[in-house]
Amino acid sequence: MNPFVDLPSPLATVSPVIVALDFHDERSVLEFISRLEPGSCRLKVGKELFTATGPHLVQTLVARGFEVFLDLKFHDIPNTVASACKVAADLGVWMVDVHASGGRRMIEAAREALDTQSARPLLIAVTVLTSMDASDLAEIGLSDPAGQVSRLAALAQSSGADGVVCSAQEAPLLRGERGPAFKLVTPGIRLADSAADDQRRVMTPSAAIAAGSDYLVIGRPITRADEPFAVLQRINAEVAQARGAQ
Ligand SMILES: O=c1ccn([C@@H]2O[C@H](COP(=O)(O)O)[C@@H](O)[C@H]2O)c(=O)[nH]1
Repeated sequence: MNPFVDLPSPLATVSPVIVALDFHDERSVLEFISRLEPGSCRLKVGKELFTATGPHLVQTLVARGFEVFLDLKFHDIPNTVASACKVAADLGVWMVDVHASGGRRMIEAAREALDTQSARPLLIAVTVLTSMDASDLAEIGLSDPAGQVSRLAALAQSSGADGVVCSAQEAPLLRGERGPAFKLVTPGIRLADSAADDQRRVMTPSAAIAAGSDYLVIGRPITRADEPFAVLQRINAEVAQARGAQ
């Protein structure tokens, strides 16, 4: 049972869950998605899968009806990032991302390049990786995660980004500061009984929805589970209930 099918609005039929396809071969991905329907989740292609399989698989996922987040976290000089975003948009993806710390001119160049596309993907800027905590930030000369996330999100919004990647722990702060339309994409989602792995700023799916996340990026708790589709179903039910309670 998928709680996100048979809802009145076409947009409401898609779960806020984005499954991180952190696999290293095409066969595993095709096998995995053969058991999914596009209404039950979106898909994320990151560095591991893209490096292993390239743009062709991204196009296959798009052709099968999935909304795809191409998570390559571009971070380079403005011209290079703008060109990369344009090529990514040509693949038909729904969302692309850049590092907010690449600065205003880089983000603006990415947005300008995407604005030339007929179907523009959402442009999202990564603030502070969810694997980092205050001690990691201290080692690179920065202070508390929330302050840094807040500064980078302000920069991202005023430079033309549609939203940011942050931890759900920062969602209430950013929702207040950046308004209701700014997209909050939150990895570091863990079920109450799952291991945090290398993630540091974590939250459960229902708490993340209650905190104001728009999209929950979830990898290992689903893809490495003994019953991945049962876990996805459980998460979808949990977030549908959390949304209903809002
Ligand atoms: O701050 C960030 C930005 C991106 N990610 C990506 O999300 C998934 C999370 O996977 P899990 O297995 O659920 O930890 C992964 O692809 C990361 O590259 C992130 O975790 N944090």
